[in-house]
Amino acid sequence: MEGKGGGNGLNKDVADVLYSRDAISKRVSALGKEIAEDFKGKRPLIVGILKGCFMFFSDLCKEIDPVPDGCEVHFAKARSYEGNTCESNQSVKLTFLGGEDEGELIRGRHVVLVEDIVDTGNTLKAMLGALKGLGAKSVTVATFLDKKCRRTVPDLELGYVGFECPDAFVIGYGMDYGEKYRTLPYVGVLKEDVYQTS
Ligand SMILES: O=P(O)(O)OC[C@H]1O[C@H](OP(=O)(O)OP(=O)(O)O)[C@H](O)[C@@H]1O
Ligand code: HPA
Ligand SMILES: [Mg+2]
Repeated sequence: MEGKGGGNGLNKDVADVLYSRDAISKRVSALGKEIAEDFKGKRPLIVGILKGCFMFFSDLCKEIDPVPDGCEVHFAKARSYEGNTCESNQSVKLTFLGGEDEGELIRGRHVVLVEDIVDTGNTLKAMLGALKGLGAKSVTVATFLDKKCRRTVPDLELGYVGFECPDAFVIGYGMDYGEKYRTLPYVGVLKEDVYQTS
């Protein structure tokens, strides 16, 4: 049975679907083409912040083709919403993955930093600081969702935004609550009783 989100039925913990599979696909495709055009001839390094970015990152990269051999990709892991929580704990734990020399990899590069959601901005601030410290030539943020109504970090510049997100805890398309719901192919609002009772 096709659910409202275009997946296999609507998850019981989802109050409402914000962005369907189809709407996501169209928007991400447009964003990727925009990035490809803007970075023509520049060989950007695409850096994803795991885990949340994994679906957006993959869909986006397929649309970015500014160089004939495709883009170079890299990943970092950030974690600030640990366990069953809807609140950022502010101290962001950041690790670059892959085992390469990060300075060597990032120094002098145009970086496109890919996030699933910018909420308070704590994660992005930590990541931008790290990339700047490693000598990136430029860092341009591409986020699937911008929950700007919850921002506590001022003056964050977001180069590419999929959708502006309302003030609600959202799940799916990479985003979790207590490690659940990440693989839902749509973005939904989590029912309040799920996080009020856990
Ligand atoms: O703007 P902020 O308030 O910092 O919130 C945004 C960050 O929070 C989530 O990651 P989380 O720390 O939950 O880790 P995850 O990606 O593994 O889910 C999300 O994927 C963003 O990276
Ligand atoms: O609304 C959200 N959903 C999932 N993860 C998040 N991390 C920050 N905000 C959110
Ligand atoms: Mg994340």
